[in-house]
Amino acid sequence: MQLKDFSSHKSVAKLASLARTPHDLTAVDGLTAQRIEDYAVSFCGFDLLYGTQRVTPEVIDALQQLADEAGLIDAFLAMKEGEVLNRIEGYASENRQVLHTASRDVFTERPREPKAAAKAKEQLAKLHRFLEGVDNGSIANAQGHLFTTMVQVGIGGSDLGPRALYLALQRYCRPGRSARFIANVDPDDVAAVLRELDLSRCLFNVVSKSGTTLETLTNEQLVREALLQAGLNPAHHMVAVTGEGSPMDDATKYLASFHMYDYIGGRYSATSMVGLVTLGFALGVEAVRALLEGAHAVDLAAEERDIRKNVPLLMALLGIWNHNFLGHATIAILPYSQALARFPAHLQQCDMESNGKSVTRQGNPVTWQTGPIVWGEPGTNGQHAFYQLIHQGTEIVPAEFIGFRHNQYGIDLEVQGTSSQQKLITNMLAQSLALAMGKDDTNPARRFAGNRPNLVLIADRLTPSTMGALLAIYEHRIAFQGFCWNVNSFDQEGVQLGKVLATRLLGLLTDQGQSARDDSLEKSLLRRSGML
Ligand SMILES: O=P(O)(O)OC[C@H]1O[C@](O)(CO)[C@@H](O)[C@@H]1O
Repeated sequence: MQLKDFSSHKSVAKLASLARTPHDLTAVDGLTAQRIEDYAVSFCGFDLLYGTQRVTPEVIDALQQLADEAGLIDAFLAMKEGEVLNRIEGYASENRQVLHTASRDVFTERPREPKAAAKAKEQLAKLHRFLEGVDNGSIANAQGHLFTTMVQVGIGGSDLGPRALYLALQRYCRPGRSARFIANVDPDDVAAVLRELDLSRCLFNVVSKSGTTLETLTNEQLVREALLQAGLNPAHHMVAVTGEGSPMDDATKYLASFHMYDYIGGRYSATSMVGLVTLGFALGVEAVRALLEGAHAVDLAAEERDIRKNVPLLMALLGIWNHNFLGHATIAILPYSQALARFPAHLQQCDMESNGKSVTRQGNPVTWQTGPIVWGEPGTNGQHAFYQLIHQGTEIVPAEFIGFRHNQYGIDLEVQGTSSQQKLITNMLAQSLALAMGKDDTNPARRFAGNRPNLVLIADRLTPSTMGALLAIYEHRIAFQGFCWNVNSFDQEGVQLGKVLATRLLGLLTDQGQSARDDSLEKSLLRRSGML
C-alpha cells in the first residue's frame, strides 16, 4: 500500500480555493432547519449533526475526492487485513502490522485477519476461565473470601483507554465489584489509592505492553511491598497483561498472565486484554461482549467509501477541512456526559501520539499541518470554565459535542418543568448553535462572531455497546487522518528522548553525581533544583 503526500492530491488545491470563502453560518439562511436535516447521518446507533460546520455540498464533494485520491478506505482495509503499516520506508522503524481491529473481530467465521483474531479469541477464552474462577471462589484470597476490587497499574495506553471506559461504564458494575487505577510514578498516586482499600480483597492488574515502563515497574514494586507489609502473598493478588516474551511475561510471579501482541499499539489497546481484564472483572463478560460488538460494528461500517455515510471518515475529513484549510490548530472534545469525563484524555493520547508527526511514511519532512492539539472536558462544567474563549477568543476551536438522549442511572427529576437530562442536552445543542451563528450587538464586548465550526454526536444511552462504537469511531477517525497526511500514526518515537534523559538524571542521583563533571549541565540542573 503506497500512500501519497497530502499536497500531491488534486483535491487539495480545490479545497484550498474553496477555503477562501467558507460557508457563512452567520448569514441570513446560513443555518436553517433544512440545513440541519441535510447535514445529518445515522451510523451504528449515533446521529452525527454537522450542519454547524462551514461546509457546502461542493466542499463535501471535494473532501470525498480527497478521500478517494488518498486511498483512505484501501489503506483502512489493508490495515485490517494485516499489512505492515507501522513503518517508515527505508529507515529503522517498528515494522509491525496494525491490528487492534482484530481484538474485536471475534464474532464471525471469516475474520479479516484470521491469525490475530484467533489469538484474540484465545485470550478471551482464558479471561472467561479466570473470571469464572473469581466468581465461583476457586480464585479467592487466603481466607477464601471473594475479590471485590481490581486495581489496574499501568500508564499511557495501559491506563487512559481502560480508565476512560471503566468510568464510562461504571454504572453497569456487578454488585460488589469495582476498579481503581494507578498510573503516575508520583508516589502519592499509589498511596492515595491504596489507603482506601482492603488489600486482602484486591487483585492488582499490572499492565505494560513492553514490560519495561519505568513508572509501571516502580508502582508494581510499591504494590508488592504494600501487600507484603499487610501479610499478603503478592503472587496470590497480582495478575499481569503484557506483550508475549516481554520482561514481565513470567507466569510464576502472577496469579494469571494475559497477552497482548506487538501489532496492537498501546493507545489502541483498550479492547485487547489491556482493557478487558479489568473491565471483565468489574462489569462481567456480557458487558465485555457488548463493548466488543459495538466496536466491531463500527469496524465494518467504516469500510463504506461514501463519506456522507461513513461517520469516522466524514469526521476525519471535516477535521482536515478545519485544520489544514481553515487553519484551526486545535479541537475540543466536549462530552455532555459526566461518565465520559476521561474520554477526552484518552483521545488526547490516541490522536496526539498517533498524528503528532513531522515526517512522512517515506521519512521526508511534511510540508502540511499534521495532528491538531486535542483537549476537552465534560459539559456543562466547561461552560462555566473555558467556553468564554471558545465563543469570543481569538483562537477558533472546532468543537465536537457528544451526548445521549437518556441518562444511565434512570434517576432524574423535573425541576421547573424539565428534567436534568433535558437541561444537559439542550445546553449542548444551544452551545452548538451559539458557536455557529454568533450574535450581533451594539456593545462590542457582547458580540459573538459565530462561524465557529462544531458537530454533535448523539446516541440513545451510554451503554457498553455504544461505548465500543464511540471508541472505534474515534480510533478510525484518527487513522484516516494519519493515512491522509501520509504519516505513520502507529509509532511514538517522540516519547523516547525524554525517557533517555530521565534515565541519565536518575543515574546521577544513584551515584551521587560521581559519573559526571561538577559543571555538567545535568548536575547543575539537579543541584539548582535541590535534588542533588
Ligand atoms: O504499555 P507500556 O509498554 O508500559 O507503555 C505505556 C505507554 O508508554 C508509551 O510507549 C509512551 O511513553 C505509550 O505509547 C504507551 O501507551
